[in-house]
Amino acid sequence: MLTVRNVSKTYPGGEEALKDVSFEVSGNEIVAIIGPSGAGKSTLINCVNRLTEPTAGEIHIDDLEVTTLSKRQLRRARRDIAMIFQEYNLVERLTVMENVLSGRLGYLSTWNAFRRKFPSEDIEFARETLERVGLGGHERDRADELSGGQRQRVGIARAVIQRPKIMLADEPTSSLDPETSHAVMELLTEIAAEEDIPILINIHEVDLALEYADRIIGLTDGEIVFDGPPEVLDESAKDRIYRNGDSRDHTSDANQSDESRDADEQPTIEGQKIQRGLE
Ligand SMILES: Nc1ncnc2c1ncn2[C@@H]1O[C@H](COP(=O)(O)OP(=O)(O)OP(=O)(O)O)[C@@H](O)[C@H]1O
Repeated sequence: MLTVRNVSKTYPGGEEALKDVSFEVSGNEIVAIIGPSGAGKSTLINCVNRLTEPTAGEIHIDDLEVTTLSKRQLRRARRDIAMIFQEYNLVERLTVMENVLSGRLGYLSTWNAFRRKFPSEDIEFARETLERVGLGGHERDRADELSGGQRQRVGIARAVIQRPKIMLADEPTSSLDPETSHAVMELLTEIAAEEDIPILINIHEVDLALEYADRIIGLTDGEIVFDGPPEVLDESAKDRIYRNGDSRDHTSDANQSDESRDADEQPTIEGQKIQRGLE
C-alpha cells in the first residue's frame, strides 16, 4: 500500500508545486492523476520514489517510510517502485531483452550488475514477460528499431520484471497515437490485475482516465480538489480541477508537447539511471 501523508514540495525558485497532499493507494487500483499543466502531477509521481525530494510530509510503501531513507536504503526500496516513462527511457542501442533485464539490475550484486550477468530465471522471466506484453520474438531487436507503442511495451515489461509493490507511470501515453494509447492503457489495467499491484498514472487525457481508471485524483495548483471514482467526475468537478485550466488537458491529443522548464532536478535522467541500476 502507498500512503502519501501531508506532502508538500516547494522548488528552490519558490514554486509551491504540492501543498499538503494526502491519499492512499492499495490493492490493484488504477489511480489516474489528472489536472491542468503545472498542477503538480509529475512532481507528485516523482516524490513517491524520491526522484524529487518532498519538502514536507511522509510517503510510505507498506510499512517502510520512503521519505527518511538514506541513499543506500533508497536504492533497495526502489526495487519495489517501478516507473514507466513518457519517453520510455530505453537504452536505444541495447536489445529489447537487455532493456527488459535492466529491471532486475537492482537485484544483482554490484559485480554482476557491472557485467550484466543475470541468473537464468531472470532471463526466463523476461522472455515470458515479453511474450505477455505482445513482444515475443522481438528479444534481439534493438530498441531503436521499435515503434513508440512497442517501446512502451518494453518499458512496461521492464517494470513488471522488477516485481514491484507499486508501479508509477508518468504520462505513459502522451507520446503515442490514440489507438496505441488505448492498447497501452488496456495492458496496464491487465498487468495491475495479474500482478495484483496498484498503478498510479499521471495522465493528461481525461477520456483515457475515465475509461481505464478505478479512481481519479484531480490536482490543481498543487492541491487535491477531487478524489473519487470516474462516475463521480461530473462537469462541476472538472471545472474545479481545470479552473485555471488549459483546454488541451481535457482530451487525448497525441501531439501534445511538454513544457520545458528550468530544472533544478532532472527526473528523467535520474529515472534512466535508476532503470539502469546506476543510482
Ligand atoms: N525542477 C523544477 N524546478 C522548478 N520548478 C519546477 C520544477 N519542476 C516543476 N516545477 C514547477 O512546479 C509546478 C508543477 O510542475 P509539474 O511538472 O509537477 O506539473 P504537471 O502537472 O506535471 O505539469 P504538466 O502536465 O505540464 O507536465 C509548475 O509550476 C512547474 O513549473
